[in-house]
Amino acid sequence: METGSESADVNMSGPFIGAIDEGTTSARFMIFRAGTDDIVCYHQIEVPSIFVKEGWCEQDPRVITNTVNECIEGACKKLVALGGKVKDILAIGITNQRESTLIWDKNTGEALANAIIWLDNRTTSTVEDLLETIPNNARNINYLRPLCGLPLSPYFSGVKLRWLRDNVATVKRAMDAGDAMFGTIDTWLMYNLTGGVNGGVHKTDVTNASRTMLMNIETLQWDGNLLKFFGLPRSILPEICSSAEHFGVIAAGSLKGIPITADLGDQQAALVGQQCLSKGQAKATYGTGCFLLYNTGPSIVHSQHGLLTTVGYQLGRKATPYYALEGSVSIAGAAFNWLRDNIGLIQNTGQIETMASMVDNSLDVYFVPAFNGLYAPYWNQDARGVLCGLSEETTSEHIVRATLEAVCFQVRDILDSMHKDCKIPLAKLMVDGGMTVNNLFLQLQSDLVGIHVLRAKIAETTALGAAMAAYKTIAPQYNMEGPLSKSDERDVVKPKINSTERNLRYQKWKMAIERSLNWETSSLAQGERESFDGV
Ligand SMILES: Nc1ncnc2c1ncn2[C@@H]1O[C@H](COP(=O)(O)OP(=O)(O)O)[C@@H](O)[C@H]1O
Ligand SMILES: O=P(O)(O)OC[C@H](O)CO
Repeated sequence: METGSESADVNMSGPFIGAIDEGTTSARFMIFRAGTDDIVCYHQIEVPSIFVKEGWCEQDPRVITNTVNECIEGACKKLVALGGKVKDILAIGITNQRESTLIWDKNTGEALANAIIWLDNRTTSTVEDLLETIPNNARNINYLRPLCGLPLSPYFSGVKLRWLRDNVATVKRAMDAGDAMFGTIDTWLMYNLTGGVNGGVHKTDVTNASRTMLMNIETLQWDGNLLKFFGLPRSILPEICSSAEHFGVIAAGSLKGIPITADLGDQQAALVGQQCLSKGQAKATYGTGCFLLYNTGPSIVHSQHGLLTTVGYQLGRKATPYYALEGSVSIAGAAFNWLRDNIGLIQNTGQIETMASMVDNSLDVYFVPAFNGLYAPYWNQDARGVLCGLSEETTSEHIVRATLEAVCFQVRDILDSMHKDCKIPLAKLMVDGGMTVNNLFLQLQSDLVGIHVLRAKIAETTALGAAMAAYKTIAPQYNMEGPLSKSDERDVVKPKINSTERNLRYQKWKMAIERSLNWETSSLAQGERESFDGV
């Protein structure tokens, strides 16, 4: 599927900044008027995921690069058709789905396996094995947190890389021979865009590196102790750069000669695009998953309540790095893809709001879409989805509404943790991402958390953040906190229910969570299952 729209603006003179946004479900190339949130044109194409087995999720590395190239060419063509000039694109930024892991051969430039996508759960047993190696039989998922800010989980790249080394013979051979190159999606794209095997750069930025479990969160360098823990060689790793600097020059196609001057993980890019550039500001992006980032300024806050410590951005080699506390939810909008593709309860996402609005409430139905375990704040890889509170009166509409509420409750879980870690309750939450076109959803989010919800002016804050950082590199005088458009007005949604009702609903949610946790391990043991079968 291809989509793209053009600005009706008649003034087509530059300068422009381009942004590649390679997300989990689609890639897009967007052209902005430099220093503003004005989208001149864009081209977007879906990227298929490959579900090899239960819990596995892969993407074809060549499909990713080809799709991004098609998006670039498509958007450039639209720019020219509108009367603009490609040479007026001064620079481009890259932003990407994070943690997804790629490994390729440096002699051929070809991938040695499909990309393992961030929500892939095949590495559950790798995590179990790694837990066994922790001294004193501690089996503590937080063992590495002081070094990298993250708990041991199938989510992160280091665990996926270890799985590739243990399970794919060509990967192990290439690693041992010093022929392997590792990268998250940004690194793979940058390598290919700057020439691949003919001189392509091997680089990443601090935000993407902070999701690997291999970077030290204080020094912002690869850490020998972490590499030793995961049994991975240093030779495979890209150079860690800041998020805004000169990374390389595009080698071919319409953008040939244009520099890449920014690289950020997509959630961090959205933090920048939402202008949450001061300590205490937070945003939530609702796409495939939902990711809430709270800017903690230059200080590292180690969460005591299940959040991640991550790099927010570092806008230049010499700039101070800003950190963030992150609450990650793996299944948000993806729950609707599941209702559509697996259950057939909806036919398209356009129906969600209509259906959920047909009922006044979810009739006590609670849905925990823990398809691949639960991320923050539970970090329970054995959790599985549960749908509870069903009765004879339950209809599809109640289930659709309960699915929207599930995302809202998960955000409440995270905000409660943030409140405990940072002590200051958030007064307002900036929101963006595919789900935020849904007005009822925003009302439910505001109701179920008891907070003002402010919708971003443009949905594409992720690409915007990458474009802003790319512009900052070439125009250091650019004030990233200044106005991005003529009017900065946002939609504000305020709570309509009282705290008693809110808290009662949340208690029920917690009961549903209890039923979901440890489902994998709490299922019948093999012996019990056999005797049950024999009854
Ligand atoms: N009206 C809607 N209501 C609820 N969810 C929606 C709606 N429209 C799209 N979505 C969900 O939003 C997600 C896509 O958002 P997007 O920000 O493009 O995702 P990503 O960046 O992860 O690729 C999909 O999972 C889809 O189910
Ligand atoms: O592609 P998105 O927008 O779902 O974002 C994915 C995240 O970066 C995963 O950590």
